[in-house]
Amino acid sequence: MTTEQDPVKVMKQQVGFAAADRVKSGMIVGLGTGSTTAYTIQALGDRIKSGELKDIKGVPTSFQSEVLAKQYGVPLTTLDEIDKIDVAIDGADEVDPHLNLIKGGGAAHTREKVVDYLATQFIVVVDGSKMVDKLGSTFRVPIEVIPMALTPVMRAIEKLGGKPELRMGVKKAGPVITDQGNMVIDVKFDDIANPGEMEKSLNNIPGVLENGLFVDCTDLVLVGEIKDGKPVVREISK
Ligand SMILES: O=C(CO)[C@H](O)[C@H](O)COP(=O)(O)O
Repeated sequence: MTTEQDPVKVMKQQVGFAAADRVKSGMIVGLGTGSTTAYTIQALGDRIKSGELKDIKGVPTSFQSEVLAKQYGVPLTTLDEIDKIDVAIDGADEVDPHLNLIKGGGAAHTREKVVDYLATQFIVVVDGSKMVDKLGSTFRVPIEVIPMALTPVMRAIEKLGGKPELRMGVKKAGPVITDQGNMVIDVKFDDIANPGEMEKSLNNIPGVLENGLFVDCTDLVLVGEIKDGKPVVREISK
């Protein structure tokens, strides 16, 4: 690693590429969303172009991953055309010691959950900063909400002890709109004592489409770290 390189970018690239190496010819692959899995999609395209990887098909988890797959030449399929996903590779915003996750920093957690939960093997790729002792310590829980239900959903979340905030666009006036045409509320909880229970309670609120707590679904986490100035990949499995 040279001194000019951004260490977080280097770690993301390292794990993104390492995950792509685990894909074998003939596999159906869930293509995650975000800056880390962008490297995975790029590497899959490179392996296809070199002839090393044959007959793979990707299932995108967002408009972003679909565009990247097309750009890098990764053939795509849909859930209507397949009956299994061999491996899904996706990023995360937080990973706890039980390999439970918070996802949805890119507002794609609904489609990500559909694809990642269907996969025979779910691999998570993160840089070291995403590892936490407890979910919710650095990142809020994203919740996709049908627009007409925004106010009652926010009130119901407050009753569960959360502090909800509507996610606003950065380079867009107004709220972030998901690939499904919905809005996202980011919720700060002081203590997520039981992520599994919280995941269910949030999804029980009428108007909530999906929340970003991913519980008991991860098979393997690849963590990018810098050791003695060099990028390394640490593997954590259940
Ligand atoms: O959940 C996600 C998108 O909804 C991303 O996977 C998560 O935000 C991590 O992104 P990045 O790899 O850019 O850090």
